[in-house]
Amino acid sequence: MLSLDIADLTMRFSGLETPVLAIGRLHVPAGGQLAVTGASGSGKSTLVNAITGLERVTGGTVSWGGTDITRLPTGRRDAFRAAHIGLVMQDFHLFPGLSALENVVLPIRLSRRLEPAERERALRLLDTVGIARPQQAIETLSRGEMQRVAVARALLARPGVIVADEPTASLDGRTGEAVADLLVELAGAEGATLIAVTHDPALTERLDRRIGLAGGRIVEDSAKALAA
Ligand SMILES: Nc1ncnc2c1ncn2[C@@H]1O[C@H](COP(=O)(O)OP(=O)(O)OP(=O)(O)O)[C@@H](O)[C@H]1O
Repeated sequence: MLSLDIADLTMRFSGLETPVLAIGRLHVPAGGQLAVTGASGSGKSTLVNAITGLERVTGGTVSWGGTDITRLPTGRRDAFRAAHIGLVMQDFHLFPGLSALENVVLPIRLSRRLEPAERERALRLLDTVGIARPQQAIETLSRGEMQRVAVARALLARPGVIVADEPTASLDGRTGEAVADLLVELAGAEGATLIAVTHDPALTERLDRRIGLAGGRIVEDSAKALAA
């Protein structure tokens, strides 16, 4: 598990006068849970890209457990992400031509030999997220099923951090609640820090804290509301 510390983070894109993200300070303790909400265009995905190192920030620092990833060269930033962050992206990033199971184990297989216990855990996770046919070709799964495969993949390597961008968006109410439960329970059991961008009240209410973004800034914070 890793804590997150953001300081003076800005993200600017050329041609735009104001930064699309401007966050002065944000601290999430190791093992903490944070829901990020906000209207379309408020900067949620940009924040995900910044804290996972998928995009280089324009200014400020993003530290995970004391490692400022903004200072790492691209290769080391990618290695840091692979080692510590389980990612559930909005468009899933699954590989056609592979089965559901092969997709879940792919990140490990790209870096080393898969242990039999890891294959077993992958199958268990797929079962838990309700994927009955782990050998099914990924491109034939429904969108909601793909989302659940992406969640299983993010959890497989027991990452210290889970970052999920709308992890229940393609799911109906009941399945969404089941995936929300799974994310929160497994993150809790493994002590992983969980950060989820979500519009889903079922997921938001399961997390410790919620921040709201507007125009790239934090305009609401349940932690401050409680303290006030
Ligand atoms: N590469 C880019 N170049 C220019 N503008 C960008 C770029 N990426 C994002 N933006 C702008 O930054 C703002 C924030 O985008 P972002 O995708 O973070 O919003 P979001 O809150 O995730 O929205 P949604 O809920 O619709 O996914 C938007 O106005 C978007 O147009």
